Amino acid sequence: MEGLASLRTIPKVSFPPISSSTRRSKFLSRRLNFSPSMDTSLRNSISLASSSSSSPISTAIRAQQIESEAGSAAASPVTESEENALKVKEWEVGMFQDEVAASQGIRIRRRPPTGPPLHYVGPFQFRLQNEGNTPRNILEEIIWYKDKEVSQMKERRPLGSLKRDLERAPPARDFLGALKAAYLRTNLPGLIAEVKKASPSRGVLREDFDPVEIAQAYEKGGAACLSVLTDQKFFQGSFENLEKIRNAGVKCPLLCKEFVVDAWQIYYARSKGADAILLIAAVLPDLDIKYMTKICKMVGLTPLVEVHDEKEMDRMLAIDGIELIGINNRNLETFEVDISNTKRLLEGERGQKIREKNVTIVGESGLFTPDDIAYVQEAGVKAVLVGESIVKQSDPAKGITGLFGKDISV
Ligand SMILES: O=P(O)(O)OC[C@@H](O)[C@@H](O)c1c[nH]c2ccccc12
Repeated sequence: MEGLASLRTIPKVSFPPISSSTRRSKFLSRRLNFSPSMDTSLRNSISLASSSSSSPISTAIRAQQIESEAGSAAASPVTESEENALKVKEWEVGMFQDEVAASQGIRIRRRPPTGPPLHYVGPFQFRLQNEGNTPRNILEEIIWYKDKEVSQMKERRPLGSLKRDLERAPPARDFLGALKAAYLRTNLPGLIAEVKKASPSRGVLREDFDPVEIAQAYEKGGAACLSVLTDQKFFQGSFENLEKIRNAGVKCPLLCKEFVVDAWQIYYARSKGADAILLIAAVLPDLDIKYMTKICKMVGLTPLVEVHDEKEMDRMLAIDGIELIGINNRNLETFEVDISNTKRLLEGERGQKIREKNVTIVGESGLFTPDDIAYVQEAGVKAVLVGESIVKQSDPAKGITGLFGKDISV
C-alpha cells in the first residue's frame, strides 16, 4: 500500500447552507474564469467570439456553464449526499477543463490540487497522495499554489470593490508604444528591465534589494519599460513593490509579472498601477487567453502573451488581436535556457505570419551579452526582457550599458 505513508486525516468540512446550484454556478464560473459578477454583455460577446473554437469539449463546457447560470435562480437546501455529489461533480468538471487544455497541447493541469474525492471512514476523510494530486513540475506547483492564493485574495477583495478602486488607480500608460519608440530611437530592441529578487531556478539574485532604487537605475540606464515580479512565494516579489515603483514617479510603463489563473488578477494588477500583464500560454487555454485579453483591453492593460514552443506560438497566432508576444527561452517546466529558442520560433512561414500580423516579439530570458542581444535582434525581436544579467550588477544602469555594449540612455 504505497500511498498510505502519506495518508492525511482531514476534518470533515461542512459548507454554509447555500443552494447547490448557486455554488455549482460559482464553481463553474471559477473553473472557466467567468466571474459571476462579470458583465453579461461581455460574457456573451466572449462566448460568441469563442464559438468558432473547434473544440467540442469547450463547446460542451460552455453549454454546462449556461445551464449552471440558468439553474442558479432556484434556491434549495443541500443535503449531505447532494454535497458529496457536488464534490464529485466539481472534480469531474476540473478533469474536463484539463481535457480541454490537453486537447490544445497544454500540459499544466488546472484541476484542484486536492485531487479526487476523499475517502470516507467513519467521521474522517482520507486522501491518498497520488499522480492526480501531486504537481508534476515547478510550473504546475506554482499554478496550483496560485489558484489557492487567488481564491483567498478574492474573498478578501471581491471584484465589485476592486472595480471601484480602478477609478482611483493611476492612469495606464502605453507599454507597447514605449517599446516601439525605444526601438525606433536606438535601432536596438526596446528593453523591458526586470525588477527580480529571486527565482526558483537561480535562488536569490541580489541581497540588497531595493525595488525603487533598482527601478530608477533601470530608467536612468535607458530601459523602455520595467517588469516587476509580484509573485511572493516563488520569486520573492510583491504587489507592494509594484505600487511603490509606480508611486515613486518612475515613468517607464510597468509589466505585472504574475502567474495569471483568474481574470480577477488583471483587475488587481491595474488597481496597483500596472500598465501591462503577463499571460502564459502554457497555462491558459485559448478561451482564457481570448477572454483575458479582452478584460485587459477593457481596463487599459497591455497583455504580453508568453510562449515557449511552436505549438504555443501557433495557438496565439490563431487568436485575433494579440499584438505583443514574448518568446521565453526558459522552459518553465525544466528551467532549461536556450536562446536559440527565439530564433527557431521566428523562422520560415511562422516568422512570415508574425510580420504580416505586425505582432511585436519580445525575446525573454537568458540574455547576458551584446552578442546575445544581436542574435535575438537578428532573429526578429523588437524588444527583450532581461532580469538576471542586469539586476545582479551593483549599478543596474551600468548593467544595461554592459548588456547592449553601449549607452542606450541617450
Ligand atoms: O532573469 P532572466 O533570465 O533575464 O529572465 C527574465 C525573464 O524573462 C524571466 O524572469 C521570466 C520570463 N517569463 C517568466 C514567467 C514567470 C516568471 C519569470 C519569467
